[in-house]
Amino acid sequence: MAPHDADDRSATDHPVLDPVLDDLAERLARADGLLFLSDFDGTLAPIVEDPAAAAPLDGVPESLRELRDADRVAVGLVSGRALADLRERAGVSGVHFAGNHGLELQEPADADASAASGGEERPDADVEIHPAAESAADAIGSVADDVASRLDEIDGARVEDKRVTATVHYRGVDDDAVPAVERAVSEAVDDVDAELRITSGKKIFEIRPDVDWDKGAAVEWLRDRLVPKSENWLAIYVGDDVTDEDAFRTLEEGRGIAVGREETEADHVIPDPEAARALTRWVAGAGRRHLVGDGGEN
Ligand SMILES: O=P(O)(O)OC[C@H]1O[C@H](O[C@H]2O[C@H](CO)[C@@H](O)[C@H](O)[C@H]2O)[C@H](O)[C@@H](O)[C@@H]1O
Repeated sequence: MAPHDADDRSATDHPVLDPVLDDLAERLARADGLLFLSDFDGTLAPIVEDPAAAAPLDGVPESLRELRDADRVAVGLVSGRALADLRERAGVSGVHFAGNHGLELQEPADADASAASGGEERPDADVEIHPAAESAADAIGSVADDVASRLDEIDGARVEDKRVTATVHYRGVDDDAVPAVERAVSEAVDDVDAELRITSGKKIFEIRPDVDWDKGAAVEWLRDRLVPKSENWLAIYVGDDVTDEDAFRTLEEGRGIAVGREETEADHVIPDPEAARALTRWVAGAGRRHLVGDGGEN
């Protein structure tokens, strides 16, 4: 018999996921708990032209809430977006958030604070900001303004100022103008007296403080806080972009699931955000019931 029964598959309606679900079911059956981590854009939310229009696919917030409310399950969202933006868009509160590639981190409020609010709304704790990122915020702001003015004449370019990082979008720019965008970013960074670095992603250049901190470090931070030391929890991380590779590399015994990536260090590749939604739905339902001692399958 397959490690999970036929009903599990009907929850996904995505045969391409079958080998992934078999693997996860087998590992969940050996785990004391589940740490479910996911990227946002390109994973839970399809890529769109206007970054301000990105939204999770229907059903995703519900699955994340189901996971959040389950025993021995912890949930974290890890994104390049500013934390406040991510939190607003995600459609779920009371989970851990890592924004700006982990330079901003936020734990959910503790159970007492949640109970004090009647359990309806879950207020969140203060945002922790990497000290080097805090120090670089003014420089990032000046570079973002400088790049925006340098790109004034380039149709379709946008600058997203995320305070401790900035993203320069060229999805709407003609191919032959992209080198000019890259040059503008590089010159603006060179002109400022601060240690910054330029990274890339899907049709974006990002300006970040030059610190050794990325989504991989954020995953370690989350694992340290969320996984009880004496227990064996399965960490699952789902992500679509080059920045998610840092997270895949830190997973050790966990499972990395890449969305639509050709070259990846993840353990599995699934085609698109619709498949990520189906996977999340399965994990929130039949999947987590494979956990040791859940009283479901074990
Ligand atoms: O780590 P993520 O959650 O994947 O965030 C990475 C960047 O996502 C956003 O940009 C991407 O999505 C946009 C909307 O679909 C798209 O237009 C853009 O081309 C993508 O790169 C976001 O705007 C950035 O701030 C994030 O760093």
